[in-house]
Amino acid sequence: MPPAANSPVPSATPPELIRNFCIIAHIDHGKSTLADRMLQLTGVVDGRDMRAQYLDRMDIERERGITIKSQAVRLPFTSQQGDAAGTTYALNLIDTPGHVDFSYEVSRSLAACEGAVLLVDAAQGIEAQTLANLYMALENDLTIIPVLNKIDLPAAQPDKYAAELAHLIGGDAGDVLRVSGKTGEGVLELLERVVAEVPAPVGDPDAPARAMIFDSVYDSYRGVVTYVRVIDGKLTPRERILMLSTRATHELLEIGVISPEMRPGGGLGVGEVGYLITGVKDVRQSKVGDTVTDAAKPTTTALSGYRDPKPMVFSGLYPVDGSDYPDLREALDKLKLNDAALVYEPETSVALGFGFRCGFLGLLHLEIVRERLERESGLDLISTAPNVVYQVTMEDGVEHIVTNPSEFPSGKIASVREPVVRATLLAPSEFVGTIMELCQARRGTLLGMDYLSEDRVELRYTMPLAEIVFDFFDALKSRTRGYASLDYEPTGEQEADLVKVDILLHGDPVDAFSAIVHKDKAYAYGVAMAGKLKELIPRQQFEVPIQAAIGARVIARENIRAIRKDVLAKCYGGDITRKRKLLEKQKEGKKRMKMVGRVEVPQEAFIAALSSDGGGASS
Ligand SMILES: Nc1nc2c(ncn2[C@@H]2O[C@H](COP(=O)(O)OP(=O)(O)OP(=O)(O)O)[C@@H](O)[C@H]2O)c(=O)[nH]1
Repeated sequence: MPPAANSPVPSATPPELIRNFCIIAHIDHGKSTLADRMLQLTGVVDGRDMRAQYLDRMDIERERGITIKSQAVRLPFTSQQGDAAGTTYALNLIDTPGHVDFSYEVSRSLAACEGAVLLVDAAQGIEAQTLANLYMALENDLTIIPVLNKIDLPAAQPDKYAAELAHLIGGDAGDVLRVSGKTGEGVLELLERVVAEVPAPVGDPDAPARAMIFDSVYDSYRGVVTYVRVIDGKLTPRERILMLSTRATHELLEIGVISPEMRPGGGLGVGEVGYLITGVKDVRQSKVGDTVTDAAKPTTTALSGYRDPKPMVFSGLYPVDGSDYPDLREALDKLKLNDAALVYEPETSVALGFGFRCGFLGLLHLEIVRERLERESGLDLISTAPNVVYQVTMEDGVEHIVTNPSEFPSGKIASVREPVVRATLLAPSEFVGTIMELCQARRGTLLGMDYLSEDRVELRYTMPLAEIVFDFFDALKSRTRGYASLDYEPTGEQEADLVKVDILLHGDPVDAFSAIVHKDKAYAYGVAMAGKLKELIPRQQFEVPIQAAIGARVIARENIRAIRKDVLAKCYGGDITRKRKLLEKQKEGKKRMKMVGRVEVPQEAFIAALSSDGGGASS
């Protein structure tokens, strides 16, 4: 992103002329399209420059149609209505990521706003993320403007869903605005509603400066670009700022607003939203949720809600070709600059060689990281089945935090705790039975059930995160023909009857296949894994038992029968060069073999076994 040479914006817009708002929606309900239309209608981007989804900067975002990083853009808007007619407002549209993995980022973006446009697809109705986002917006005391989108679609049922929305948030169905992000219909009216209904920000202009970081993005030209919302006081260029969580100070090299590119200015005052640049090179030095203040006259009270990102899901990432390991390390180091939530450390695996144990916010985060590593560095990667974090307490009181099943302690265990989530599922009422069955099979406990309208039901469950990580979303979608939607948030931990199942090849454990599973599911896992490896591992010159075991107790067993592979048998006669060639060829084939004890296994067999059940579910 090159620095924009546009004219500087006037320093500090008075708070009464500012409106800070966001659009919250279920995935694919048209948030980005609507935001694009707003950019265009306020003249921030002209029609010619408009490319689809202007706010989604990363290629992957654009291709996958999802928003990963929130951005903030200032829209100048001159009202034509009532008392406000002729007044120009600064509308700050703060884009929020839509997916559950990034819910902490969503919560910080919401905290930077006073109002939210609750956008619902007029052909789909309310979905699980509509609810999750709405609850979060209400927790932040935001003014909600209910809007139905895509009214141009022939399948739209605006009357039905306006009633559903009104029922959900209270109020009258007639107040639900109807727009089309695609045609632009109703969008100017929506901006008028934002001016009229979203409260202007309030803050103390004379207090020590306090600004909240709601996003930070690494830019290869500029270093880290930090997005802030000023609460009190003012931040000005060239002053020294202090980050309260780390106590680090930096010089404020540049501060300004985005409209639609960076426009440096004379500072940001109460209620304003914009960016700042300090020259730091790593997003960890500019953390989402942190409070920025004036180092010379610092505030003593941090803004509430700061939290370090906490990885919830772990997986091993390995290069398919072992010699790519240094490249993988380099690619991870680079990615880390832009992803404060990514953690990793080197690990080695008998089956897969050298790699990294990585921690992610959730499955989608895992997939995005893996895809970016493969795409941006041209690496071929394999990931082990994702697992959650377990707290193991031994009988002697020693505690272990287990992020890798192969490190699950042996010995006398007093208890194992696993993370649980509160899941919200929405579906047409005909699927209630199917969903209940699925959730029960995944150790879910029903918390409650509500009819949003006569044919739409909301079900609330608590469920172990481990069960969701393991292909729950795919199972849900296939059993409800894609009609159910799911959202979940972590709610703590619970004790559970969990055991580690090891897979042994000729008596030696194969680390990449160890799994922590509920006692009732251990047998099924063991049988499935042993069966799968039997198919994939070639016969050896001796019989190889494949066993699944809990500690010393074997719960499943398969055998790979012995063969005597004599490559020379094919050469009748004494052609020595031919014999040599065959022996060479055999040696070549052995290069990609891994030794597990005495057993030779082609790496491809491990990779195939891991790929075919790699949890991989996301919305
Ligand atoms: N017919 C019609 N299609 C729309 C409208 N708005 C969006 N779409 C389409 O709906 C799909 C999803 O739109 P997006 O704007 O990407 O949705 P989003 O909510 O931003 O999606 P995420 O960023 O993934 O959460 C795209 O194929 C759009 O072209 C509309 O008003 N009418």
